[in-house]
Amino acid sequence: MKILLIGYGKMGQTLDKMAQAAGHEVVGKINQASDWDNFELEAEVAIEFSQPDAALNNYLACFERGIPVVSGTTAWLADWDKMAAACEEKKGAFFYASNFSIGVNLFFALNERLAELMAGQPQYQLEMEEIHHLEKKDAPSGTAISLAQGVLAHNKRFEDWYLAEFPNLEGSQKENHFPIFALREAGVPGTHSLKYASSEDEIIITHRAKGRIGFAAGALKAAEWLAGKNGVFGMKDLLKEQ
Ligand SMILES: NC(=O)C1=CN([C@@H]2O[C@H](COP(=O)(O)OP(=O)(O)OC[C@H]3O[C@@H](n4cnc5c(N)ncnc54)[C@H](OP(=O)(O)O)[C@@H]3O)[C@@H](O)[C@H]2O)C=CC1
Ligand SMILES: O=C(O)C1=N[C@H](C(=O)O)C[C@H](O)C1
Repeated sequence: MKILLIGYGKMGQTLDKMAQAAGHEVVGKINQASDWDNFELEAEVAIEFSQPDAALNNYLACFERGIPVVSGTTAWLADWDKMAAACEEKKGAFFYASNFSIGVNLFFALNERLAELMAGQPQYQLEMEEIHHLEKKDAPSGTAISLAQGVLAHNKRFEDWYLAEFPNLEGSQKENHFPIFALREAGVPGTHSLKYASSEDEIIITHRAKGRIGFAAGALKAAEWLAGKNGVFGMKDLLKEQ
């Protein structure tokens, strides 16, 4: 496929290598808003990993030019309705995942099942922790928010989550709200854990990315899958066909 890379940071550069190794052609790169000026490239798909405040403009630029777009940028979801309206108006194609790793998407299912099992066990208190590299711009991570939404949809005991500043704030839990601790450590690609603790025991589930290859592989798979489709899609659409 002829691929346009939007965002040429850690993910864009990983994708560049992997796309070429898989026999795709990277026809261009956009790494700042002004790179769209005088844009004339032919691309079959764009893969977008930029930054929260740039994402919507990049999607609109792709829809305007009839380029299907796969995006993994996080913390732009307040603009979801604007993206969806533009995608429909332009009969575009859009694929979004807060995390493209296949392992994390299995972990999402595990999280939902555990949340269901915990619905009748109020003696367990829940807390979530995410750890990422020091350059990360958003907190909590998009993946942590997806996990939290999975808990809320599958366990009515919890009403909401909140961003906690420091771990081990014993006794500070708000009634029916669970904390997400967002930690930043050099070089960590992405680790997510959920802990259910009672006075007797603990259940902890963790997904730990070892690098960025899993994210990039999922995004490339999504780009191949999106060809010839119109509409808004996510990992559940892709995975149910496998
Ligand atoms: N869904 C998933 O599986 C994953 C999602 N992510 C998300 O992807 C995003 C990018 O992550 P990562 O690659 O680590 O971040 P980086 O900061 O390494 O890269 C982002 C790049 O986007 C560039 N950029 C800035 N403005 C624009 C613009 N208007 N248009 C296009 N590019 C722009 C930046 O340039 P400059 O540095 O010059 O400002 C930078 O090169 C984040 O939101 C992150 O949370 C990350 C990994 C996996
Ligand atoms: O910024 C990152 O690096 C990552 N961002 C995504 C997120 O916010 O969940 C996915 C992954 O954890 C890496």
